[in-house]
Amino acid sequence: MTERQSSADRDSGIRRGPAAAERRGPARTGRPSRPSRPTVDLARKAAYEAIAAVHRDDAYANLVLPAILRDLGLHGRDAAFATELTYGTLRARGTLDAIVAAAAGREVERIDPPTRDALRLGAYQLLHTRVPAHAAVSSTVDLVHVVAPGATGFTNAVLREITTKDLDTWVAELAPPMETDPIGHLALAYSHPQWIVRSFAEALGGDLAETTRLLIEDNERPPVHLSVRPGRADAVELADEVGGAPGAFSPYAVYLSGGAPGDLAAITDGRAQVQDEGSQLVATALATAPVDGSDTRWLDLCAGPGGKAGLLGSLAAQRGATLTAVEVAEHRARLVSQAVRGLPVTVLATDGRSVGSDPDLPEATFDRVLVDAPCTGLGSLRRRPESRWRRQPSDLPPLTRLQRELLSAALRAVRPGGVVGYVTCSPHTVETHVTVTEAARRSGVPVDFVDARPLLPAGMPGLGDGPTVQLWPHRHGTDAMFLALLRRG
Ligand SMILES: C[S@@+](CC[C@H](N)C(=O)[O-])C[C@H]1O[C@@H](n2cnc3c(N)ncnc32)[C@H](O)[C@@H]1O
Repeated sequence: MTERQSSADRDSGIRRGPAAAERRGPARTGRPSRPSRPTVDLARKAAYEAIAAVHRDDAYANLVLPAILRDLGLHGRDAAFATELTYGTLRARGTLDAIVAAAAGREVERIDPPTRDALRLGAYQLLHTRVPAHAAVSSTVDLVHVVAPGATGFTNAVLREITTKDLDTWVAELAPPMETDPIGHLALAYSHPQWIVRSFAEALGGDLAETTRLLIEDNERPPVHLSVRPGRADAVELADEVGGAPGAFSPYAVYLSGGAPGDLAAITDGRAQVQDEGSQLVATALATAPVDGSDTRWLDLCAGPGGKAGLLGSLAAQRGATLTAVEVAEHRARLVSQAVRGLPVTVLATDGRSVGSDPDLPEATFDRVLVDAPCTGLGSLRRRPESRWRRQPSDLPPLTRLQRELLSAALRAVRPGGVVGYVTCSPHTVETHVTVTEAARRSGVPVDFVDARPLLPAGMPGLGDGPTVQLWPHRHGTDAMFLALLRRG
């Protein structure tokens, strides 16, 4: 593949990265360029490669894209453009596929994968960006010339058909009517699978206007949230240091406006970590819930990679408590060990369900227990652009079984008068209310719900009727974390 500054780059104001300039051999040597040879600009090449890797290799965009950008020497505005194209195309895939299928006159499954991904990328530029139509079409045809040489005519025809209508017109034409099929309509219009839209609507009490606001928020790129380590840094000072803003709710939160958080001194020297504000709030609520009697032995039963263990460990250090952090996956247990270095935390690479049989996890012992359960992650779709298309309803039964078993283990581990926090990064009611009710009913341990709302910052809106709390991206700017607090009688 050769690279040049495409007309799309000029039209969209994207400048060449230095690596691209270096590769422009013919111009530097004065040799005539070969106009017939297909050329692909680097930002689109990066986006295409990332999208193809996600679909072909089950790669994660947030892991694969930085490596591709590095390989291609892209940074600054080029890297930002490539990132927008990659994340945007992956998020919008549902809507784009419906439009591509209509324009092509065939299901997208019947288009070969390289052409299909290139068409998605081209359609995204046409319908969701200000890249001029001629530039979006010509750059995509150039790309297809390289990745699927026989399909340039087809690509040109499909994209030209797409240019005949704007996004709203396509959606009005292709989505089922809101009046008769609201879930189908919202799914197509806002690019989510129907089963996920249905689960959001149910968790929001059937309020379709609010469901729509949530879907819109899921399609935005969220700011990076940092959490300062209590005792090691202060959120207002860190916000100053990194050019961010203190969080709206968590006393430990800092919102970053851009940049790579991994490069920040505060992260590398252990004063702060990347952590959604919702995670900070639920961990802090567990740490501040009233318990009767002693308060020195804390347990995190699903700790990897160590975000909440890092925050809880810092709070435990300030309060003379210790934390046992359990993680079944060895490599994730190692990440926990790194995250809690210097804190009064013991990491156990074992199954959290072994409470009672593992001598390090005795029954009726711990004052505070966190179950941050493995879940579908439907509450953080905005942070993982491809995950909405990967998750399936069939993921739910094995996950909810595991959630119930882990929560039962937590209820065995907590001592009478102590408190268990059950947390998911999913608002799906089967993973939240159903799991909690079922586990509490079957555990054989007497438990009462603790109202979680007063344990969140005063004045926080939209916390519902209690006793559990469901946070929302569109209400709170956090991931959709769920928290139930249970006190053992
Ligand atoms: C939602 S993540 C926890 C996130 C973590 N608390 C944090 O804040 O960084 C759930 C974790 O539970 C782990 N897990 C799954 N099954 C487990 C089990 N039976 N016992 C212990 N950990 C388990 C998964 O490997 C995963 O790391």
